[in-house]
Amino acid sequence: MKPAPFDYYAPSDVGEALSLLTEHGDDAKLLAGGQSLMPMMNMRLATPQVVVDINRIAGLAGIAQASDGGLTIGAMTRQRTVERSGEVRQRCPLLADAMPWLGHFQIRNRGTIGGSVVHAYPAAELPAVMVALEAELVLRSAERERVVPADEFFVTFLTTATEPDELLTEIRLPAWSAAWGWDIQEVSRRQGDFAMVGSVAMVQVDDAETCRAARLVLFGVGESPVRVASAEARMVGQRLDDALLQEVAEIVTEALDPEGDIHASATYRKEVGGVMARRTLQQARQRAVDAS
Ligand SMILES: Cc1cc2nc3c(=O)[nH]c(=O)nc-3n(C[C@H](O)[C@H](O)[C@H](O)COP(=O)(O)OP(=O)(O)OC[C@H]3O[C@@H](n4cnc5c(N)ncnc54)[C@H](O)[C@@H]3O)c2cc1C
Repeated sequence: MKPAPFDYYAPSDVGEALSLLTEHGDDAKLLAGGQSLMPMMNMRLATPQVVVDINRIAGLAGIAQASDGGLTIGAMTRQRTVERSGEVRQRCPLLADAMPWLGHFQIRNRGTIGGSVVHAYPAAELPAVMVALEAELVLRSAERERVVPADEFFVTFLTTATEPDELLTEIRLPAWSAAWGWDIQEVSRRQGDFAMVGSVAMVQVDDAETCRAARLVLFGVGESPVRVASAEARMVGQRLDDALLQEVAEIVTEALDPEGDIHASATYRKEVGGVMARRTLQQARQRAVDAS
């Protein structure tokens, strides 16, 4: 299919793009990598009257170290650039490990980190990673700039806190502690497909393998990333042995309330969610032990 007719603008600076968003509101859509927007327009699941192409705006892409030791990543940074960045590998290895899971490299060559985050597909990896990292999203409109924590940013299916007149300019990742062990894994039908179920785990342990901090976020099992606070609370202060991780897997299975669809039933997603949580926690524990 072909998209419905639309007006196309290619502003050369952020101010011009924001004026267009202010003028056209809900009728406008920003075009970043186009890897989600264009298929949706072709299928007429999205019918914007105005498309604002932000690819020609300088300054929206780039990866830089922040003054607090964290990372600032421009919204228009291509997914492949993030994947290949030595800075990201060194300062946020979880994000580096997440990138190859996003579709195929052809998609990642065009797709942007900001587009993936704002698109907020429930089975996408980056929203879950942003929640696990406790990232901050910087939104700009013609009137103001605001910073939204990741756990408030992802609202529901394909919906974020981004208003129609706002543009995501950058993502701020807090400084990474070398004490973190981490992992991300998912189950999909074929390599590059969206996840049926996925898990992101981060843990810190002391010398006796007692858990000092834990974060666990599942994706593909709800309308947006699911951080399982009850599982995190069960781990902190306890020795992270296999028996405890099996108990945590059961807590996760119990906590999840996914929908079934043509890819996987709700029961499958609940069961496999627990298994994926356990596997990612085991790998994260190993890395944390190696680091301690
Ligand atoms: C075959 C295929 C397989 C894929 N598999 C995966 C996968 O396994 N995992 C995965 O995570 N993704 C997958 N994707 C999606 C891919 O990662 C997209 O690149 C991503 O979802 C959107 O990024 P984009 O830059 O292409 O955004 P676009 O498609 O251009 O935009 C997506 C949405 O975000 C909005 N938007 C974009 N940038 C901004 C901004 N800076 N500020 C405000 N709003 C903005 C747009 O208006 C639009 O609504 C797949 C895509 C395809 C075609």
